Amino acid sequence: MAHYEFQGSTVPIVRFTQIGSTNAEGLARLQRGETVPVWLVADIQTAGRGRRGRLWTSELGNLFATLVLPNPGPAANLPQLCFVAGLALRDAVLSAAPQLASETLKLKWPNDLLLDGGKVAGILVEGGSDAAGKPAVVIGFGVNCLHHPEDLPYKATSLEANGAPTAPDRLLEALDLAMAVRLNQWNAGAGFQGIRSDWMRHALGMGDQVSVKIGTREVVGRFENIDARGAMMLRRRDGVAEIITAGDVSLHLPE
Ligand SMILES: O=C(O)CCCC[C@@H]1SC[C@@H]2NC(=O)N[C@@H]21
Repeated sequence: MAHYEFQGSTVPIVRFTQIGSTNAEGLARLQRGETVPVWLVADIQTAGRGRRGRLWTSELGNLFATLVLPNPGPAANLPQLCFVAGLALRDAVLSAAPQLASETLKLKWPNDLLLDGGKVAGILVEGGSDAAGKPAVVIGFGVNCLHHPEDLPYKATSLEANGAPTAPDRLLEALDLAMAVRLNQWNAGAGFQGIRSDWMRHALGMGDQVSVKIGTREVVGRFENIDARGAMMLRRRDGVAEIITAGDVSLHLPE
């Protein structure tokens, strides 16, 4: 059951006590003709979606929020929104939990937020189209405020576990403001250079030798850059540049 409310920002918030997935709901709303941005926020998701078709465990106490953007900008620039969202989420966590040291919060390509080396939040940007067939996106944020899964192949953590207990609503308020600021900076792609350099300043492994697993293949090289489409540029030891656009990438930094 949803109800509407406005919280000072121009973007309305639609709240659900329980829903399958706020991203799926956002894509459905776009198809039904949503024409203005809206936040969809749930206390619990029963079918929370992670990247690459994975389930995102969604228990009460964490933040599950999707920003629906009906007309975000030219289709070619939309992959850049991963970086806009990552930076905004990092800004928002620091604003809502100011006791955290800035350098402990890192962005991991393409769009995880790590806190002291553990994944504290994930972002899922999904492209869709509006009722007229124009490109649109939903940007889903899952933030481990209170809980984090223990049974993952990588380290996960929560704000609570790092001495920064934060209510999901407080974080949403900060995220709403931070997204507005970063979307303005991005300016439908015209401001991507600034977004890219801000993102790289906080990225894990930037300029370092990393090894990246893509399925069964492993590429080792220096993490040099991200390009305008958001691809990762690795310089292999033999001098060849590898452009990594997708896949199940996990970064391994030297110990
Ligand atoms: O795999 C990841 O790292 C991305 C996780 C994204 C989860 C969020 S929770 C809110 C929104 N609704 C979903 O179904 N998924 C995203």
